[in-house]
Amino acid sequence: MERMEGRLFEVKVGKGRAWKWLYEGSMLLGLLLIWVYRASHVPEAGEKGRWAWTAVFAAELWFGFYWFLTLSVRWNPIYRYTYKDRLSHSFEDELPAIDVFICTTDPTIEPPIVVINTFLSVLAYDYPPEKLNVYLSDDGGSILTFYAMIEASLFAKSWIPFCKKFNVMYMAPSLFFSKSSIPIQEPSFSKWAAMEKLYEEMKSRIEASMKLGDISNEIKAGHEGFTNWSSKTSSNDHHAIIKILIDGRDQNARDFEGFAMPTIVYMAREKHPKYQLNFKAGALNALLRISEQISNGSIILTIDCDMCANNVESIRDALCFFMDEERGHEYAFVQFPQSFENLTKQDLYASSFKMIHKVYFPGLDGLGGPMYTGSCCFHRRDCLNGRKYSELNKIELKRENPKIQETNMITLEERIKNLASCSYEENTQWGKEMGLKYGCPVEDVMTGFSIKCRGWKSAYFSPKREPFLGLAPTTLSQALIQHKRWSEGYFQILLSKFCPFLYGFGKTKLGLQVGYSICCFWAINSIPTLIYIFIPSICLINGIFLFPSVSSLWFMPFAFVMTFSTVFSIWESLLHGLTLKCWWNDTRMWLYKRTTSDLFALVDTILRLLGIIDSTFVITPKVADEEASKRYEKEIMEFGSTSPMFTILCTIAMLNLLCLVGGIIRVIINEGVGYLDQMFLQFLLCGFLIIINFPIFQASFFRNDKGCIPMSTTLSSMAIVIVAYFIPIS
Ligand SMILES: O=c1ccn([C@@H]2O[C@H](COP(=O)(O)OP(=O)(O)O[C@H]3O[C@H](CO)[C@@H](O)[C@H](O)[C@H]3O)[C@@H](O)[C@H]2O)c(=O)[nH]1
Ligand SMILES: [Mn+2]
Repeated sequence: MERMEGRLFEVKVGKGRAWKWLYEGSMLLGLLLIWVYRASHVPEAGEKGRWAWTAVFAAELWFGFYWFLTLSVRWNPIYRYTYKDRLSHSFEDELPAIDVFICTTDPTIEPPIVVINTFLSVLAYDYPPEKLNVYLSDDGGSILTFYAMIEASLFAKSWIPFCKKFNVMYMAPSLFFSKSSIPIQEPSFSKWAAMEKLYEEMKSRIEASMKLGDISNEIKAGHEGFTNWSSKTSSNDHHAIIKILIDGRDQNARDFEGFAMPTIVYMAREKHPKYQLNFKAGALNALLRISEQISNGSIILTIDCDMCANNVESIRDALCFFMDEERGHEYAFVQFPQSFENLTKQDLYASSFKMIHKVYFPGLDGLGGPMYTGSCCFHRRDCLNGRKYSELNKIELKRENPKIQETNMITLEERIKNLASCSYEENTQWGKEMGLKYGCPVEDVMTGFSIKCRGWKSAYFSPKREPFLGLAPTTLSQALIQHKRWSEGYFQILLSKFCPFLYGFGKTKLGLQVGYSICCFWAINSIPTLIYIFIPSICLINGIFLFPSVSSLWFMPFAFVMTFSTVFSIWESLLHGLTLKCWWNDTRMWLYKRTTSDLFALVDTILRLLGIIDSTFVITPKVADEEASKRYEKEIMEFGSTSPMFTILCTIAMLNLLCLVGGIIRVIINEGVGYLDQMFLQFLLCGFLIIINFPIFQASFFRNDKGCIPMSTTLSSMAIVIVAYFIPIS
């Protein structure tokens, strides 16, 4: 076919840069003035408040430094556009095979019905089925998940042609039936209704098996794959299970309209209590090996089990980068944004990550490429396998040679089982030079960065229609624990040989190193933030002034920085389609994450380095109990259990309340209005911390549902506050 002139993608530079730099420049000036004020007004030795002054100064120095790091991603945001028509025109016959990797771990917190919705969604991509291969890694080794996959593979035979026929946009059946309205006219009406019935029936069979906790003998007799499970099989002790549920090359594997089917593979790698199997990174590496033997797709899409594909064009979008004749050979991966279907209107737990998608990623892309964030990312197989970039070595995507030798699937399954065994990776480069890197809770980011250090580029592509829809945490503790895992992972990267500045030195641009390092400092941010939250308030009741009085000229830089940074962040949120309330919730979560997740990440990382604790991967649950879900929908913050994180949050709220009341009493009884003038900023800070913590007061004193703050947490934080109050402060 004749090739059309022109590139397959285009890059545009963000607008309005001059204004932004004017703003950032004036912030710098403000910050410098604040530092000058601090340095020139340090209380003399022996004077009241010297220690507090020093601590606050240190915090402000840190904030300035951190703000400076964040400038890197504001430098040059870029936005990408693809030309899929050109791709089809020039390359339709040469499209490469795609292997999709889905990971799941535990059927109770990642219900099989969620997993198969993700699975079914990727089958509905607008892509030749014979070139599409879908692999599920089940780290739970669960017969229930396996059964659901069998059901879903059968259902797919109706679902795929249905999607094509009706141009279905919501590719996951659960989303499709909940979000689209059924056509009123025949014959579409009955076809939809029949499809919905088929889905509901499958769902209830899967849910019945979940309730039972097992599969009936009758069903077991229907598929030989079930013989892999016995009464002794448990999630952390079983042999490797590989089942090719549908072999796409088999002429008899057809959907109900007679079209070819994608290849579908189930894998549960071997588990043994003696082996530490490196969580998701280990699962992906096993998939890399076995898929190479089955379909050997040259492009790999990795997604989590709750991340449904939601845009039929995503594969083609990604290929526009990989197959571009001029630049395509430079790209190792294309990261798409991860959006969520279960967010509340005002995004109570700030899970939309909108600002990260709209600001941080385009910024990183402008610096040389975004990070790989584990899900929703297309990779070149070679790059994941450890290949170095070389200008001379243009990789031909179209040439792929599946390593299949057997025609009998059962012999093939048996032959490749050892690739998914516990001991296979011993004394190999897997997890080091090959595949996803081991030893870090954000294996994805570390792997992505090392790919970049091997000379590759990456792209961030955010199309109009959300490309993926996942499930965000629905309780406060889930959100905080998830953030803690990330914060811990990033901090670990900073302290490891993969530290962006060390590992990237000489291999990537400084701007990109700085851009990547922003998250690596999250854990450290907790300390200055806690200083700023506790010290000014404690000083307020103890009569120690930490800020200039309103009547002083030095007040100006503080007022300027506080006002303008707030106005700017509100403006930016509104610009990207968030509401004012979303911004407020976002600010609260920012505060909560910094004071709990980031702090715990810091402490745990240090303990791990000292060998006191082991690595873990706390999985984010994809289900919540019914009452908690109702509260989530009503945007009522969920506490419900005792946790050291909640104690910290509660203590912050109570302490600030006490300090504000104490401060006001001082104004009224002892000091008069002059105190207000001198303490204005401390009053302001304290007041802000009380208002933003409103949900905590409500959950401690005015709620009695199951999601409120347990009495013991309220009492213990009050006790801490009272002790703090009586500590003599000078
Ligand atoms: O031993 C494990 C642990 C986890 N997983 C899978 O990893 C995925 C991510 O786990 P989840 O608990 O959902 O974590 P999230 O915080 O939502 O995941 C984000 O952060 C992770 C890194 O911390 C990345 O790997 C993910 O892609 C990214 O979406 C899920 O599909 C799990 O089934 C495994 O396969 N094996
Ligand atoms: Mn997840």
